Amino acid sequence: MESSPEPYAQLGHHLWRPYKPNCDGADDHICVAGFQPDFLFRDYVTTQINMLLWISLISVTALLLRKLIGIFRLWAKARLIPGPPCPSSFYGHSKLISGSNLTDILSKSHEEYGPAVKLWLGPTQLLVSIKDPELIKEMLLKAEDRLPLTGKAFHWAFGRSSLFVSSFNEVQERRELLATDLNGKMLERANVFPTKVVDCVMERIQDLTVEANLDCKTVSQHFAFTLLGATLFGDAFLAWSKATIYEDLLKIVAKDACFWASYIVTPFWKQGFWRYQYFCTRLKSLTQDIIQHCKQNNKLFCQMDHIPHEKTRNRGGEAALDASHSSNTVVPEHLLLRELDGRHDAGESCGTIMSVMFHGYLTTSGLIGNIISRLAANAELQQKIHSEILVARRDQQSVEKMAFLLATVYESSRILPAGPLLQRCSLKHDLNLKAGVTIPAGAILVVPLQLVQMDESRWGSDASQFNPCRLLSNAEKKSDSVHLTSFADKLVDVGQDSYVLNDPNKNAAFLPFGSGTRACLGQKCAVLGVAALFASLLERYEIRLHPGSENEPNPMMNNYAPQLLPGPKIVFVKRG
Ligand code: HEM
Repeated sequence: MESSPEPYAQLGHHLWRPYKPNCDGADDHICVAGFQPDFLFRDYVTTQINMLLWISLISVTALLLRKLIGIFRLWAKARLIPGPPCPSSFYGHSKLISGSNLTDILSKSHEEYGPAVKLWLGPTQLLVSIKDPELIKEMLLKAEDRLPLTGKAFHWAFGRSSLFVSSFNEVQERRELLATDLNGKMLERANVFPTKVVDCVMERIQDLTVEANLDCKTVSQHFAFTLLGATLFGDAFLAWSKATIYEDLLKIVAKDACFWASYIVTPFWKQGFWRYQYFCTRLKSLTQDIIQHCKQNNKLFCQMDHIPHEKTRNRGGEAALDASHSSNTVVPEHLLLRELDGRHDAGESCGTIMSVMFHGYLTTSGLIGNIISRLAANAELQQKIHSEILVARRDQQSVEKMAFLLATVYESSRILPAGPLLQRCSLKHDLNLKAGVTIPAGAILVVPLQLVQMDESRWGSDASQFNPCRLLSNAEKKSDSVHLTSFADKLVDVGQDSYVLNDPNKNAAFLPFGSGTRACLGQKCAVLGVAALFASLLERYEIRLHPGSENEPNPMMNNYAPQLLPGPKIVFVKRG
């Protein structure tokens, strides 16, 4: 009787045959050539896939567990920091914050809960605000990284090589290089160029005045842009035909940078984003243009041919400093060319320059705008500074000797900080501060600048008033601070004696330029440059409020985008 075919033969799938270890005869070739290896292979693949699935399951579970432990840790540690109770456990305080001014909320919280307070921005996002100046100094020294959001805004606008990225390790070397530049050649220029800057801007302003009245914001933006450009790029910048387009592009990018950076993933699908990218690309190509322009026009750059490139690249700031001490080597004195020299991708190398232009433009225009409006509203102060300038010119002294003018610059930066908050993130490690406060890893740290810089316990009962005299003391009796009487009295008082400037940086509550590891590198350059600019301007012009503008508010920084709000209308009257 014929034996019935095996089920696998009927199916025609020899792969389904069971393994026969002792098979012989006709079946042999099946065992060896097809059946056994196929089965083994399939079995092997199944086992491998199962293994992979198990591994991924275990990894994902471990990852989730780690996250969960991290969140519990954050909650446990955050419990020790005081703060207002959460209105919602899911949204935390974020809804409350989005509806009103963060500084106001922090002000109330600090009043009630002390110098360090916490706010939950969601179940996993903790914000810690610090108001005590000593704690702030310590925190800003220890926490090195800036918030990723700011870094992202700069990254998307100017590329990877921006100086304002989150990680300190990534920018440490470039910070050192820039510091060498800013304290060397550029500081000299900040003292020398302002007369030309004033001429250049006044010429432009005269054209603009024909069309419209000038507000503080427009004027200060022109001054800041021209001052910064001349300081970074030298004479060539003042004659550069594309400067106006460059300034317009900077304004557009400033307006949109934070908005686009707030997207978690790059918003490729948004038309506006591509327009924004187009402006950033144009800004980059114009930056390359001005660099080329500088190279051709400025003798300064001839020296760069002799730079020991590798040495400079590998050792960064150290090499720059060493070179400056060696008589045989030429100092690589300009950041711009060092940037172009050190990298192969010239487009990317513009990042540092653009980010410095961008940051310097926004911050310096805020400062200049505030000074202009204060001077326009205060004829006595202006007169006092004018007299000081005349004396300094007669005695051939630099702006560093103009105590009254410098006090005005510093006091303006105290009253109107460039932004409402300094921010850091402690990222991977807990931050233990001396006062016994522990800030858990992953928390966002902020310093509410307006609260610290207008704290009456640090600045006196007139802390919210503009009063440059608070930074002056009698030259003979150094300890006798001027800020004991009213501002008008002080001006009369100051007129009779000679006064010196007390370094505001010695007050821990003076933070317009930040502090610690990521402090502003441009402070000295900006303060001296702006002071020199006003010395040239006030020597030749008087600043007045436009009739009818007396009650318009002083310029303010927009809290939602890094921008200055218009401020009062002003006129410049040429001195006889
Ligand atoms: C009135 C003018 C300026 C103000 C008020 C200002 C303010 C600031 C502030 C608040 C910070 C952050 C500090 C911190 O987080 O601790 C900063 C950082 C910085 N500023 Fe300025 N700045 C001004 C002008 C300039 C200029 C003119 C330059 C360069 C030419 C410059 C270069 C920098 C750099 C390189 C950083 C540090 C970036 C980093 O490491 O994250 N600043 N500035």
